[in-house]
Amino acid sequence: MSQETILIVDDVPQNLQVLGQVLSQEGYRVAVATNGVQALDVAARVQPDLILLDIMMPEMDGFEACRRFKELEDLANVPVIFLTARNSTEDVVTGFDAGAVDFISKPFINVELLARVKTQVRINNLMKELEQKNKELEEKAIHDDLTGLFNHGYMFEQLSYSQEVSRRYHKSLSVIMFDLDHFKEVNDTWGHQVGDTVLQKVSDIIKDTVRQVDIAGRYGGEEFMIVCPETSLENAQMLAERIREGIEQTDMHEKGLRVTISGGVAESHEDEPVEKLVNRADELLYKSKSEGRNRISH
Ligand SMILES: Nc1nc2c(ncn2[C@@H]2O[C@H](COP(=O)(O)OP(=O)(O)OP(=O)(O)O)[C@@H](O)[C@H]2O)c(=O)[nH]1
Repeated sequence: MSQETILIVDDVPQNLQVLGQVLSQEGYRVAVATNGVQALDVAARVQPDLILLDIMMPEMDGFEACRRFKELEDLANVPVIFLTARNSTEDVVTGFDAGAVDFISKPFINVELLARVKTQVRINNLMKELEQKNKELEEKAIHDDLTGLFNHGYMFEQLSYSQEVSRRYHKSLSVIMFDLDHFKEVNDTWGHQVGDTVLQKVSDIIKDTVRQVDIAGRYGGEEFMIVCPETSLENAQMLAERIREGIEQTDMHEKGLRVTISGGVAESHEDEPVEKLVNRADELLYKSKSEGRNRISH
């Protein structure tokens, strides 16, 4: 049995009753309204999967109600079928122009009405599924599978965008680069899977420490980047230090497996290309490595 909700809009109570019964028997949930204004109100509340709309009604006719549905973000994609005795070519064209997907003439034949309703409900469900899948794909395209952080491509995009914004509004912008210390040894000693767990735990610490406006990503294998909008070099250094300390103090797999990170922090200069900013942060990261690791340079 279907569980979709169908909103029927008609100013004649008897029509609502007959149609409601036909649809209920087929397993649809039914909501009703007796004019266009009420229909907008009920639709906003029940979020129907389909609307069966009469044309001639007091206060607001079906054409106008349909146009209004199409202007509302959460109702624009709900299919509207006109159910009406008015079926001149002019009416049909006006109805399709208003955004309807189909017309059913009154008096209607039950099986035909149900077939048309079922078809539109099925198309609507497929559209919703497609939209959801697209959303998931979009999310997947910008995230790193292992850690859930943003991926390299997205980080570069966001860095360029953040730099443009910071330039336009004369705000500071800082970048932090991190790299795990002696991570090859972790993999060699504990195995690649434990290595993966370490990357996940390090990412969790980063996520828990940054502010909502900061953008944190996995830049490469064991390299991470944080873009910090409206953040001075000193504040970004403090954030990097907090993350470094958090990682240093956390058991990564079982007691005894501790790791450290080295980092570099750079603040964006006017008119500096993003590549150069990243290079500066990277050079500072390697300075930290060469000076003994488990430290942040700026
Ligand atoms: N488990 C796991 N390891 C990875 C992943 N990506 C990169 N690595 C490992 O990270 C290690 C990086 O090694 P190196 O570049 O030699 O650096 P390091 O051992 O961390 O030494 P320093 O950076 O000099 O402190 C390599 O062993 C890679 O295999 C991953 O997704 N999972």
